[in-house]
Amino acid sequence: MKLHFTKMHGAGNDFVVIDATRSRFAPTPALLERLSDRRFGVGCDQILVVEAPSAPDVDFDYRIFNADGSEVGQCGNGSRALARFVREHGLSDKAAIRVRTQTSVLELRHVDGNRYRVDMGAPRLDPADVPFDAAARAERYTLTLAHGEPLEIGVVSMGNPHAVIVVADVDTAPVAALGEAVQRHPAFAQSVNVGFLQIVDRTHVRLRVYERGVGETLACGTGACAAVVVGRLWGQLDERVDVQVRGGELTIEWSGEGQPVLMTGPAETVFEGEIEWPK
Ligand SMILES: N[C@H](CCC[C@H](N)C(=O)O)C(=O)O
Repeated sequence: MKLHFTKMHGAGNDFVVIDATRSRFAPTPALLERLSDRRFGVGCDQILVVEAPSAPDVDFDYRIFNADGSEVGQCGNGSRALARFVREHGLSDKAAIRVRTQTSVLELRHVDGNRYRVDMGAPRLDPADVPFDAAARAERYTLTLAHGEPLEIGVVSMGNPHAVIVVADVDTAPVAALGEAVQRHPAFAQSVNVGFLQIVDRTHVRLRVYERGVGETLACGTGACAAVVVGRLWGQLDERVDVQVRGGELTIEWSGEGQPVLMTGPAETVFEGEIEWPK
């Protein structure tokens, strides 16, 4: 059987997108591996599966699988790619579409050119919602790593778990080593995406993210949202922040607790393709 897919990216965070709006698509672990593997398959950070809505309050459902095959509840850059995919494939002519993931309902809209805006919903700050093992909610937590060294972090859920570490310079931050150490910490029962945030000034930051289920990506949309939320909770950022990531730039707006986080950024289609499956 030939499986058709669309290769896309949002600021370098790349995706294989499958249109399952007309027929059910339940990928096996072997197929997810073939789609994500950059040498033996197509290659991507996440696989996005677009489905017909399961309830009338949204236009589409959408499933998200990390490169390691784990299914997750949120993907910021993927949501922008989904908005572009729906437009380009004539699946909706609405100016704004609503989509449901495992954990969230989002509103996506085209801004101009290749830019799309997503209402990511309000951040979830209660540790139990992340999940993160903490006695009580705090703006700052101190994590004790394997060799006893303390690490100050912010913890936020955007519908997926994020730990944010403020660093002096993202270029020299130990992203892989520290990212893996935090992901392995028992306080994060479902692991975590680990953001390394460099605050340039109150409206500009630089960010690198070591993603759960992938490793470091060139951009992480929910990571950018989580980083700005933490930066604002720590009193160091204004309501609208430009976030420079390795693959481009995202703009994040958050007016404060209980309010939605708005993310604006690029989405690109790279090519259409198909693979034989089962091989
Ligand atoms: N790795 C994430 C999912 C993808 C998030 C990222 N690609 C984004 O743009 O938000 C997780 O396991 O929660």
